[in-house]
Amino acid sequence: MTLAASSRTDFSEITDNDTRRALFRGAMAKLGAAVNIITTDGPGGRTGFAATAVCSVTDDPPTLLVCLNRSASVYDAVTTNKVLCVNTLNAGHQPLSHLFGGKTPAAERFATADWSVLTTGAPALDDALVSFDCVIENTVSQGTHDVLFCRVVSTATRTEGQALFYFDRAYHAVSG
Ligand SMILES: NC(=O)C1=CN([C@@H]2O[C@H](COP(=O)(O)OP(=O)(O)OC[C@H]3O[C@@H](n4cnc5c(N)ncnc54)[C@H](O)[C@@H]3O)[C@@H](O)[C@H]2O)C=CC1
Ligand SMILES: Cc1cc2nc3c(=O)[nH]c(=O)nc-3n(C[C@H](O)[C@H](O)[C@H](O)COP(=O)(O)O)c2cc1C
Repeated sequence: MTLAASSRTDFSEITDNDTRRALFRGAMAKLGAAVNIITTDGPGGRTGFAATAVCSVTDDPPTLLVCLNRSASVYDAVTTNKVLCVNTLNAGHQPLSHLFGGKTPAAERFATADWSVLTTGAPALDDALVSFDCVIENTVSQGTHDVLFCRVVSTATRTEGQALFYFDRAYHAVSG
């Protein structure tokens, strides 16, 4: 079987950082992912950000990882609070993703939705498909990002419905 038109890139031949980053991002745009709002609260304050770089690590102990850019405005709050809640968005949440993914002040990000608290105090989005309330147990720095290993201390599965998927630099609704 032959694949449709494709292009190959050998990263070892690319010496310019900006070019390499752009090529990597172009490739990553083909790796679709669920969209999540990651929230935190505590001594570092309440805030949150949109994230696709989230995945399951192990079920014993229940652990997921979140990749957080160290230059993000939320970085100090997340690392000070050491807790976060991963709220997986439904298809109607695209405006919320835009709010949490942009330059909007933290207080305004929370204004248009309803939030509860599960165990850690991090805000759980009331109509998320699922919320994972977590304690950050380990952190590994790689390049511009911190990989946060998060132990899940409670979950809330609230609704059925379509997922919000990010693929090819655009949002898509995905049915179960
Ligand atoms: N992992 C991350 O930090 C991500 C950050 N973003 C942010 O949202 C903005 C809009 O994203 P797109 O419209 O998809 O355009 P884009 O062309 O900047 O990104 C394409 C894809 O590359 C990956 N990516 C983007 N920035 C990255 C980063 N700094 N580190 C690792 N992977 C990254 C993501 O998979 C993204 O979907 C980006 O400029 C970026 O700042 C978006 C997705 C993931
Ligand atoms: C669809 C989408 C996915 C994103 N995924 C991530 C991610 O996984 N990790 C990350 O650090 N930033 C991610 N971002 C960017 C953050 O949401 C953004 O940098 C964050 O809101 C901080 O912005 P600020 O510095 O203006 O507060 C994503 C943005 C969008 C729109």
